[in-house]
Amino acid sequence: MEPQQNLSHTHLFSAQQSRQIDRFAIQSLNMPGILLMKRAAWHAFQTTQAFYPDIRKLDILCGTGNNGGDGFALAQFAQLQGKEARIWLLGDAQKIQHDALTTFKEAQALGIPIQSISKYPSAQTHHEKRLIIDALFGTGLDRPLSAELQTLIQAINEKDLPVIALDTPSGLDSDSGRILGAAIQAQHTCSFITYKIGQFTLHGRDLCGQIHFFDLGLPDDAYRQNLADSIGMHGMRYWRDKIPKPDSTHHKGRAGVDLLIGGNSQMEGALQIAASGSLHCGAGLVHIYSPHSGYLRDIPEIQCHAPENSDLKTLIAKADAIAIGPGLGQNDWARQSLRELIENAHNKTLILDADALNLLAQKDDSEIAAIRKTLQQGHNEWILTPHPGEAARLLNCSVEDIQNDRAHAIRQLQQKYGGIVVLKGNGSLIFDGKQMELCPDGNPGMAVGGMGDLLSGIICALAAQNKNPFTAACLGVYLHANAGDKAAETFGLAGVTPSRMLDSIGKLLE
Ligand SMILES: NC(=O)C1=CN([C@@H]2O[C@H](COP(=O)(O)OP(=O)(O)OC[C@H]3O[C@@H](n4cnc5c(N)ncnc54)[C@H](O)[C@@H]3O)[C@@H](O)[C@H]2O)[C@@H](O)CC1
Ligand SMILES: Nc1ncnc2c1ncn2[C@@H]1O[C@H](COP(=O)(O)OP(=O)(O)O)[C@@H](O)[C@H]1O
Ligand SMILES: [K+]
Repeated sequence: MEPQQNLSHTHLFSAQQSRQIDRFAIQSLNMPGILLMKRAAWHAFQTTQAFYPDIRKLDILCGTGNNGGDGFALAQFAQLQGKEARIWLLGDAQKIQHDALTTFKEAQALGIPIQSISKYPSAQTHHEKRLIIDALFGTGLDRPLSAELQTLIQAINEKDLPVIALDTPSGLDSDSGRILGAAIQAQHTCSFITYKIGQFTLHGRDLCGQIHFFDLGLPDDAYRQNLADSIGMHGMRYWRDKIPKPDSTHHKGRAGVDLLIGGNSQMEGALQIAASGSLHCGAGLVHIYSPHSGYLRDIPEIQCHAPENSDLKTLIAKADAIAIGPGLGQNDWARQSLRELIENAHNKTLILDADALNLLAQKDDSEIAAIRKTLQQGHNEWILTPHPGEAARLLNCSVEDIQNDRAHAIRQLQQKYGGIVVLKGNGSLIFDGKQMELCPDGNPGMAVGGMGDLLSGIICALAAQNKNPFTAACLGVYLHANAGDKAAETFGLAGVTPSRMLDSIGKLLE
């Protein structure tokens, strides 16, 4: 996706930040809360009309908070446009307050039927064409759902009717993408004021369906104060525009020299994929250092070096960026190569992936501190690219701990290891200690061996060509994900392979 470049469209916010932005708009920018609620409801109603114009009957499931308030307001727009709207209320009407109470009373005054949601699962026949509006919980969801509520949500999902969720599907943790017991499965989600982090990570993308964003007319000023801890989602074009285009005087000496280290016994393919990734990203020269480098002769553009007749130090000195890990293994040669790289790199960007990360995970805190110091003294930067399994090893925790709060996990990784961290997986994150970016692109077809090796090669080539390693990491992640999406369009999810992604990378870079 290519979001527009104003702050609300290019950043993700937590539930708490969303509330602060909302409050700032109401209190400091004098935008009445009721106006925002009505705008939210109007946009959501327009969405029902854009996607389900023929459905006349709307079941609007409302909680007693402001998310429910959006639902009560939507019910009015629907009724006034000749639809049959019914409100199903979760909780005690006495608890409804402020703006939500206003829209509740207005809905009552219009004669819209309001019933308790406890009657909903058995309420109507399965044959009726109806649209469900989920206005149970939004950003106010702050604890797991009770067993009773979980049963209710399961019963709603089992109805198999189309659902439009307001702000976020109820039951989805809008900070982490976790399911808090059970969650509404929506076809569309109308996200108001902010894109939420949880909509783009873990279960978020599947539960939200298509996301439609409405800033409700808030200006950039409302977002600026909360930018410090927000997560960027700038889109591929933004990062691509940061790198200079090659002019007519371009030559291979200026296109970056890459060195890729790995390809140990039975894992030669991993290094081959990484090297192909570098080549297709415009690398000037690609060197590989591998104990089994002979197999790469069928890629004539690559210069192959074997330990018995090449000096790693000399190769390191020639390279602009060095990736270590694809097919590296963990034998003595692998350990020795990683050590030599750390000790001999000067002014380089190093990319550590796969077994290089697993070797790093075996170090204790004082060894890690010593490695970081050596790298710093040599003016190097490193980019670590763990998948959740490698991240768990690096932090000595479970994969579940990583996935349950990926933004927190990447902060911990960066704090422990420094440099730039790329936490791969659905909604890959990139963090350098200051800026965090999330790439919403990519697809489950990319869960296939070799995909991470391709990413290492791509980032290595971009880091060799560009001075800014954070830009290289972000652009690399976006290019990789978009090449994956292109392959999925052409070959289907099951047909996505790293080799099939190579041909689209060059075009995506333009
Ligand atoms: N001006 C505003 O404040 C605006 C608010 N908006 C809407 O307001 C929503 C946020 O409203 P609220 O802060 O009232 O929060 P919600 O409406 O999401 O829910 C709050 C209520 O749910 C309860 N709750 C939380 N977790 C629960 C659980 N597991 N089981 C049972 N009850 C639980 C809370 O105690 C609270 O009473 C947004 O998501 C958005 O839809 C929009 O209308 C835009 C404008
Ligand atoms: N479900 C998914 N959605 C989006 N991207 C994915 C998904 N599964 C895998 N990927 C991407 O594919 C790559 C897989 O990397 P990795 O697990 O290291 O693969 P390997 O070790 O086999 O090379 C990562 O960049 C990851 O973000
Ligand atoms: K909702």
